[in-house]
Amino acid sequence: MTLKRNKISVIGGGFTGATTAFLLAQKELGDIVLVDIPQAENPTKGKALDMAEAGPVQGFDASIIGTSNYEDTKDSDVVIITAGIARKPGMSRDDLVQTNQKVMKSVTSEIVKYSPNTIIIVLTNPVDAMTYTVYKESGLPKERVIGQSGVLDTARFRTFVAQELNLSVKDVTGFVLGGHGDDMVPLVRYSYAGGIPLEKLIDAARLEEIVDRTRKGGAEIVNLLGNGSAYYAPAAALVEMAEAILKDQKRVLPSIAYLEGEYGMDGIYLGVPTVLGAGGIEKIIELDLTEEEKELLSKSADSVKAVMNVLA
Ligand SMILES: NC(=O)C1=CN([C@@H]2O[C@H](COP(=O)(O)OP(=O)(O)OC[C@H]3O[C@@H](n4cnc5c(N)ncnc54)[C@H](O)[C@@H]3O)[C@@H](O)[C@H]2O)C=CC1
Ligand SMILES: O=C([O-])CC(=O)C(=O)O
Repeated sequence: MTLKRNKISVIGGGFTGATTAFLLAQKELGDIVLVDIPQAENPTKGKALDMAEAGPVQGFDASIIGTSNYEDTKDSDVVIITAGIARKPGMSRDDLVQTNQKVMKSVTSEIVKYSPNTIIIVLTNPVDAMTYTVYKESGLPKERVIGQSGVLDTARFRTFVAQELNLSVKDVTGFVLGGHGDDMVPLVRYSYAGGIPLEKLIDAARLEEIVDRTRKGGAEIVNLLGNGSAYYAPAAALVEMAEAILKDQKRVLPSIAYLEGEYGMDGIYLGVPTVLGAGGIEKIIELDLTEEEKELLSKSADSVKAVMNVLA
């Protein structure tokens, strides 16, 4: 019997792309192809070689190559898109839309040319609209084009709650719905520490402050870094999603999914709870929301639609 190794391509070899490639290799999730534009080919090859040379020390077996040639991505099981520009202090994610839409179109046609059966995970911002662009451009079924926001936003919420209560992050679970913007909807009602509802452990006013910090979590890092945006936690989020798919884990994770009637929305990519497995998004989990939560979700969806309206 021949064992087939997974092949994962990461498009964009910048901060998030390179960090993702390294985490994928450390977890031995497959062989990795890191792709960037021709001008960046040597640095991309250099990063890939440098990562491969960490293998003997860290004890992982993974081939990692850097390239600008999409032929090298042929037959990828999963493709992760991080290509494009990132925001700087003073910018919103939506300011990236025009440039990054062009990048999405060009990379997607190359991806599907060589891997027509792949599953694509999109990170590039503004991520809800960019996932929609990749879906349209790829012609892939909706369950095979997925965006990343909720795992990261929830991870931020969990970090802040664990710090507040001086508890292990492992015991804190969270739940964030909606678009990846300042009006995302962290659902405190569905968030726990060791199975205990957070509302029993933290007073309402403090919880609201934590929710607000979560909503602005991306900007907090942008302002601290000064010249780019977060990459360690975003890469970790991508790897958790890719692992769920590659190992058919049936994880319940928030994903940016194409909605056709779910949550009363139609024709829009938005963050919702999903089951991730070998088929990509195998299920969208629908929950009863309170009137207030519905209103917040609808406001968040309106912000995503406003960005979709400027798509060319
Ligand atoms: N959805 C989310 O939660 C998050 C989204 N992001 C987004 O991810 C994107 C990447 O961020 P970083 O890696 O920090 O940026 P970066 O600037 O470090 O890397 C981007 C890379 O993309 C490459 N690139 C540009 N056009 C390309 C093309 N046509 N083909 C292949 N490669 C191309 C660039 O040469 C660069 O190496 C940004 O749009 C950022 O806003 C970042 C963090 C979280
Ligand atoms: O804030 C940004 O521009 C990058 C991002 O999406 C995040 O870190 O949540």
